[in-house]
Amino acid sequence: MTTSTRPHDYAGGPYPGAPAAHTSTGVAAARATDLSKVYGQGETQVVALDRITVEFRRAEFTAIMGPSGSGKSTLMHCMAGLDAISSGSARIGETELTGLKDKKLTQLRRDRVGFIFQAFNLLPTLSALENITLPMDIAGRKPDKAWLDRVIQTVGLADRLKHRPNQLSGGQQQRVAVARALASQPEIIFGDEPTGNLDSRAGAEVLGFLRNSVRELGQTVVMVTHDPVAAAYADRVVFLADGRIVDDMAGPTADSVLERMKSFDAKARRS
Ligand SMILES: Nc1ncnc2c1ncn2[C@@H]1O[C@H](COP(=O)(O)OP(=O)(O)OP(=O)(O)O)[C@@H](O)[C@H]1O
Repeated sequence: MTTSTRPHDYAGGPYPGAPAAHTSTGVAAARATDLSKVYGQGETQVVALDRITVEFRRAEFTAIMGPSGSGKSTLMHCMAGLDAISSGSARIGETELTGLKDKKLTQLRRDRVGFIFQAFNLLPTLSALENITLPMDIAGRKPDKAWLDRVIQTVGLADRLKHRPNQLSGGQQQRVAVARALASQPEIIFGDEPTGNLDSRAGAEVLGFLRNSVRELGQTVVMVTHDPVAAAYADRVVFLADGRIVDDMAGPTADSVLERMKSFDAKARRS
């Protein structure tokens, strides 16, 4: 048990039992280079992302913040291969997403990327365990038993595995979704406001588990959030405004994030 209020004070080092994909090779888990995304044409054209260059390092927890409409979800969707980019480059590991055929892109999302959404997206008729292993079942892959046990322990679900989603609290359901994302050992997990539907206690629980998955399992997590308290669980916060990266903060605290957001608001009001 740590007494630190900053969950990112981990000293680093090896992650016992972490899969090979998570050990540092110097290649970022994901990288955008000069990435632009333009929606529409002519008068209705919106530049959602404007030449973004950013790297998400392995075994690091990054929060993406910024005002509404600043491009957070678009960046995440482009990096996760859910949305095509207009120009530049988006890579998962060493794989360039642009130009991948639909089938390859589907495979990449299924095998190499994990997702956690605001709505938990669990299947109501399946047990917690069945929900956790579903993506691998669909892909015809056998879960690594030792890894699965470890993930289940990490998210604290060992005594809830036979429960169906409606027999679980919101926080527990989102922990199932976190375990589902972790189970297949993806190279990177993207979360779109994963605690947006949870009360603060359940949200803290889920964020703690995400934090643990980075610290103890060597997972890479990128999470969009509006909440400075949630962002403080991350190692780093990338701030967007008008489709550009305007700041990059290491070792965030809720207070430092809030201060930074206020300074952006003040700047936006002046301009
Ligand atoms: N499918 C689309 N068609 C046209 N414009 C879009 C589309 N999706 C997003 N946009 C625009 O792109 C910009 C960035 O949107 P995005 O959803 O990425 O912002 P965000 O920072 O995630 O916002 P929020 O915090 O409100 O979710 C916005 O101006 C938005 O209106």
